[in-house]
Amino acid sequence: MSGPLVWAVVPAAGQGTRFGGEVPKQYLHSAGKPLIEHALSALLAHPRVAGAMVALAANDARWPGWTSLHGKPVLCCVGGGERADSVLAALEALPADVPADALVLVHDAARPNLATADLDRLIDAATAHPDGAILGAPVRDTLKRAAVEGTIVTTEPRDGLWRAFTPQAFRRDALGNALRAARAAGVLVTDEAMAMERGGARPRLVEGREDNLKVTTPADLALADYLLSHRT
Ligand SMILES: Nc1ccn([C@@H]2O[C@H](COP(=O)(O)OP(=O)(O)OP(=O)(O)O)[C@@H](O)[C@H]2O)c(=O)n1
Ligand SMILES: C[C@](O)(CO)[C@H](O)COP(=O)(O)O
Repeated sequence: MSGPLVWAVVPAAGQGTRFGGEVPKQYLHSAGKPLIEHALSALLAHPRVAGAMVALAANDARWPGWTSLHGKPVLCCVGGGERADSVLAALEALPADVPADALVLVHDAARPNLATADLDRLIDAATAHPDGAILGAPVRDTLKRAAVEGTIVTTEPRDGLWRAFTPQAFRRDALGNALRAARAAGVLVTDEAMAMERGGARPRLVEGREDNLKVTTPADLALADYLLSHRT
């Protein structure tokens, strides 16, 4: 297997406010395992992925304490107030022997249904493209801009629009520098590509499966239950 060393970074320090309930959603079970375990396993089962760094909430008492999965190291650190802070904390906590040009795959703990074939194509694209790559899918619905009272203000043009998924794959130091620059500028980035774009990068879009869903609400968990128990 040629190409750069590959490590996963998994932001898992969220509280699941939109989901509700007492248990942060990354620890809710689906098809017999917590969402975070599905996400980590999908990453670490891939032969190119060498290990994972997981960003946890400071008071996380539910972390199972894994130190390895699929025979690979699982490390953890304390995340931050925003997802971007957690990603940067994990990047900065990676072992010193993970080189600057290592490929880092940032993947939400709340996305349990990552397909191996998508991961293959993402790693290949990010290895070949210096600005990195992300999984996503073209928008296929008509998009409406809503007024606060829930009426339609206008229809937004959708040509060329994509939904960004994770993993998002970038070289370790380039991503760390981009996230630190966004933080210094007071810009809250909602994904890693946004930070890279700010610095002029044009990451590759890799079309992935639409069932690589992020569990945000209880309805998403019901869909994840079905998908994970009927995986092909
Ligand atoms: N400060 C934060 C916020 C989010 N995340 C992680 O980033 C991923 C995507 O975030 P999201 O779906 O928004 O999760 P929450 O922040 O938990 O959800 P909410 O916004 O509804 O509270 C999740 O795996 C979440 O655990 C994180 O590591 N650190
Ligand atoms: C990173 C992400 O999953 C790409 O779509 C998304 O931006 C996370 O958003 P969230 O509100 O932090 O869940």
